[in-house]
Amino acid sequence: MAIEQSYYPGLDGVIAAETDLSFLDTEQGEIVIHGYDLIELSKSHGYLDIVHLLLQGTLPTSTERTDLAKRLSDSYDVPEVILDVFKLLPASTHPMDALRTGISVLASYDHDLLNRDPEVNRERGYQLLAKLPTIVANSYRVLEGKDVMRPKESLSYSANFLYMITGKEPTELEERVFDQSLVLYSEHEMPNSTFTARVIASTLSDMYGALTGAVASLKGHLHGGANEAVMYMLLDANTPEEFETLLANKLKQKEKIMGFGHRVYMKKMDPRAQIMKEALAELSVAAGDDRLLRMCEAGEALIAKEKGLYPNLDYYAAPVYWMLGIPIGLYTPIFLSSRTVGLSAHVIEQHENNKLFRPRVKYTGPRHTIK
Ligand SMILES: CC(=O)SCCNC(=O)CCNC(=O)[C@H](O)C(C)(C)COP(=O)(O)OP(=O)(O)OC[C@H]1O[C@@H](n2cnc3c(N)ncnc32)[C@H](O)[C@@H]1OP(=O)(O)O
Ligand SMILES: O=C([O-])CC(=O)C(=O)O
Repeated sequence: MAIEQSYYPGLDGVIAAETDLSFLDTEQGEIVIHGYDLIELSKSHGYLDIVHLLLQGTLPTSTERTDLAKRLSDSYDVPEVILDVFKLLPASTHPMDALRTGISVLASYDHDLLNRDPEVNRERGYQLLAKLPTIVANSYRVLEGKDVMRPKESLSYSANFLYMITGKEPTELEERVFDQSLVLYSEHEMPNSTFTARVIASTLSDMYGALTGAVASLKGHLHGGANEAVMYMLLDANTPEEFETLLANKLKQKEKIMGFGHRVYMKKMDPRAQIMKEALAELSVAAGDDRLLRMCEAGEALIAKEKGLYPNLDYYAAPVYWMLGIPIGLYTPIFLSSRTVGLSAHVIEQHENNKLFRPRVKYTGPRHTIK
């Protein structure tokens, strides 16, 4: 086939890899995660179950779940040097950049860095999952000049993550909603960040390199960075009416509205967004304050009417994180932290059945003859 004929801008619709990890089945309306629908999983299983599913291939038994929780909590602590590096960074550093730096530092502490064996890679995945909450929470704390927060091993994985961020133990509702957000963010087939990680891994580079690349990819506003952008947009208005006016003005100026649209679900609501919308409603009832929910609903209706576009996960995850008391700068690092399970599983899969990614171009430059 001629190269021009097989050019799809943005690789739209192109199959880039074979995987048994996940698949967006748009015909059946399912986000398939190693055989199970993510939406169903998010209603019945916690984040650690998804970790087991993606790294071991099965949902855990209750003993396996307990063992996994212990395996992770035993490794929550991070090399002190990571916290020292954060102290050296300018306070204006975005936590996503601090996270990228933290993952790079972790690579220096892996004494088997050249080993690509699946079991060794899997252990790296577990180590990253254990340590990223400590890194994410403390990147923000240190940059803000606050004390380092040590993990509390008596809490569940998600409760401890939230505790280290906010400094207080979450309620049962807060813990459940946060855990559910981690489930929803855990894996999503072949987004830009996962593709980035697989491209890097395909040179036989290591998992840390693949993950730092994924952090850079996820930070962008067209991808994971949208959750922070959504929250800043919501804070620019006070009422549903003001939010509608703000969005209408953005549309007039041909601006993209953060939290809307998706490469795969462009003309439908991202099913994960509906789950976070329901979580926002629950948090609103508990707080006796539904202002953010009403603003989001007004925005959703306006963008559907004006553009025929629907919310993606970031649109409703942002106000949920706000109501959980999470600083905005940590929204995308939390997304990355949750996605670490999916990214690790993709790197393992890439290393197990590798083919170097090296596409071609449609050349549009000149051709000259040297006289
Ligand atoms: C969890 C996640 O990472 S989900 C993604 C989070 N990102 C965002 O929320 C950012 C806002 N959304 C977007 O920019 C896009 O919808 C993307 C990047 C997610 C998908 O983009 P693509 O598949 O490349 O589609 P593209 O950007 O070309 O959009 C197609 C059309 O819809 C319009 N469109 C898509 N999303 C939006 C939006 N959020 N606001 C306004 N218009 C939009 C585009 O302007 C374009 O219109 P045109 O054909 O008239 O030029
Ligand atoms: O699938 C995508 O392109 C982006 C996304 O929703 C995700 O990474 O969760």
